[in-house]
Amino acid sequence: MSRPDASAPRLILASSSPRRIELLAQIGIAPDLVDPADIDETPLKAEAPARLAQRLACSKAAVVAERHPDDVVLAADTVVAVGRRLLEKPADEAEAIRFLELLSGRNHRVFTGVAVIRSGRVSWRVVETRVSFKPLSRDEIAAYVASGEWRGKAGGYGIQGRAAAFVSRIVGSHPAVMGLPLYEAANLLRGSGWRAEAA
Ligand SMILES: Cc1cn([C@H]2C[C@H](O)[C@@H](COP(=O)(O)OP(=O)(O)OP(=O)(O)O)O2)c(=O)[nH]c1=O
Repeated sequence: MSRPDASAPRLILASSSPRRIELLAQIGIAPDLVDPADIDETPLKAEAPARLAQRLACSKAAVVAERHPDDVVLAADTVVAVGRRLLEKPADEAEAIRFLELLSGRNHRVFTGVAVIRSGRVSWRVVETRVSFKPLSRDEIAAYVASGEWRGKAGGYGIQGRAAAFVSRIVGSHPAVMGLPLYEAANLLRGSGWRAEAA
């Protein structure tokens, strides 16, 4: 796509998540470049989930901003918490089953951090969403895990797919659960001075 103002900063999406590209497209934003950050996502000892989502979103943005100092960098991180437990991306089917058993019939929280860096200035938000799952039978869990939709997703499910049928209630931001709070991302980009028209 040609850019009307070649001097305008480019938008770099610091993410390997296909969902984040789709979500940005939903609000008419196409990053000029996708350059994922490869950082250690291990939580610190006793780190609160909101703080973890913020720290990782800011770290991803910072790592990529070093490579693109003249551009605007957007990054995000999604963390799923059940009680005091953090559910990362399941390593295998057995772990995906364990996660779904934990989520079954109860509420959990999804925290998504989003960070924007422009000219060394970082701005960020963390959005908390409460999600309620209906009780899941063994068969439902087995069928879901067989679908493979759990792969690469925090908590082992994707609200945008078949798992939508498990969600009895959500309070917060649906796109944030999918990986990017669009309202907040748009505001941060606007606040940084980046304009979609320049893309
Ligand atoms: C809970 C949930 C998570 N997810 C996904 C969004 C994220 O891609 C992923 C959480 O992992 P993240 O570490 O936030 O992101 P990522 O590793 O996929 O990409 P990157 O670090 O390069 O930005 O889980 C869904 O797609 N749907 C859901 O309902």
